[in-house]
Amino acid sequence: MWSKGIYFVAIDVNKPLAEQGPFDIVLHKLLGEEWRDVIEDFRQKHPEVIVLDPPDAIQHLHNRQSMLQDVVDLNLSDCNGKVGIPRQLVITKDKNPSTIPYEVNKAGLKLPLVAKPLVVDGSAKSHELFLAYDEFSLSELEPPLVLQEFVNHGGLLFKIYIVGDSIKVVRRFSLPNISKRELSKVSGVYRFPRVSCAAASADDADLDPSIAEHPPRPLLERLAKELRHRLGLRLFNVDMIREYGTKDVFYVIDINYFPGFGKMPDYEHVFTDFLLNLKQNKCKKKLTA
Ligand SMILES: O=P(O)(O)O[C@@H]1[C@@H](O)[C@H](OP(=O)(O)O)[C@@H](OP(=O)(O)O)[C@@H](O)[C@H]1OP(=O)(O)O
Ligand SMILES: Nc1ncnc2c1ncn2[C@@H]1O[C@H](COP(=O)(O)OP(=O)(O)O)[C@@H](O)[C@H]1O
Ligand SMILES: [Mg+2]
Ligand SMILES: [Mg+2]
Repeated sequence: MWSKGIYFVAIDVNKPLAEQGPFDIVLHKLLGEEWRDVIEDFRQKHPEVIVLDPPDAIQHLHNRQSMLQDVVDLNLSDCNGKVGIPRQLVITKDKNPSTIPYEVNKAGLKLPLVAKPLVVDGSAKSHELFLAYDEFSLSELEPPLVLQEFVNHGGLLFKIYIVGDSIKVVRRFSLPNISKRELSKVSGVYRFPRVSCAAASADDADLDPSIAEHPPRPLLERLAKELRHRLGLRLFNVDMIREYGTKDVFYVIDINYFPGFGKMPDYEHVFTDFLLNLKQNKCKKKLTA
């Protein structure tokens, strides 16, 4: 990066940000109110510095309900496919877990369900997910939760990495389909591991094309453009699944802020170009101002 004139300087969070630098860009992935105040105060005093990304926009992805809200309102029907989110129900912290079966029935959610912690804060706990085969055993879980209908997707997931205008798609192994027969024979809730982490790459696997074919490029372009705008973010990835048996019905199930881009193909060039473009666009704006 330095050969392109890009120098990374580690921020000392124990020192005032204004006494460090000067910076063209502040790139961060720290959480919490205190850090948020530091960054917001810095942005007010240094509007010339690009903050990647604004803390309020990042905060939006730290709740599994608000995270997907912007996808619900998307209308991509003229882009070679359909993108939605699975039907889901939020169980707030104040809810008594014994009421969950009633709430699930009232909402008409179809089993099996994926139970996810509502809050995503980078902790291992926020990645503790459960598969529920019957609603009664859901009362064993601890709110706040989001309960999402499990969508069969052939055991394959698409991770769509967004870095500014760049879009890179990788395939990851995921949870296998759950048949009606299995659903009728199994009951209970089962915690499952991080099945689609980096180690679960399926890019070189020999898979049924109807499952493994990448989503259409026009759909990805439009989805990325809409989400960049609605989320107000430039660095994120989207976990998307194709409904098993369909060609172009997709569901977004997770959006992650600034994930480990090291697992993204060609990330060095993508990231370098992204940072250089940011700087160049800033200079252009200054010239035309
Ligand atoms: O939530 P996922 O889909 O497993 O993606 C993770 C996630 O973004 C994770 O961030 P956090 O939720 O722990 O804050 C990333 O961890 P790092 O930022 O420490 O790398 C993982 O990299 C993401 O996995 P992936 O890059 O495969 O999407
Ligand atoms: N609604 C769903 N239908 C089918 N599989 C799902 C669903 N939600 C999650 N999964 C599976 O669980 C994995 C983790 O869920 P995700 O929402 O991405 O949580 P995390 O933030 O921990 O990655 C997904 O990568 C996918 O394999
Ligand atoms: Mg995920
Ligand atoms: Mg996630």
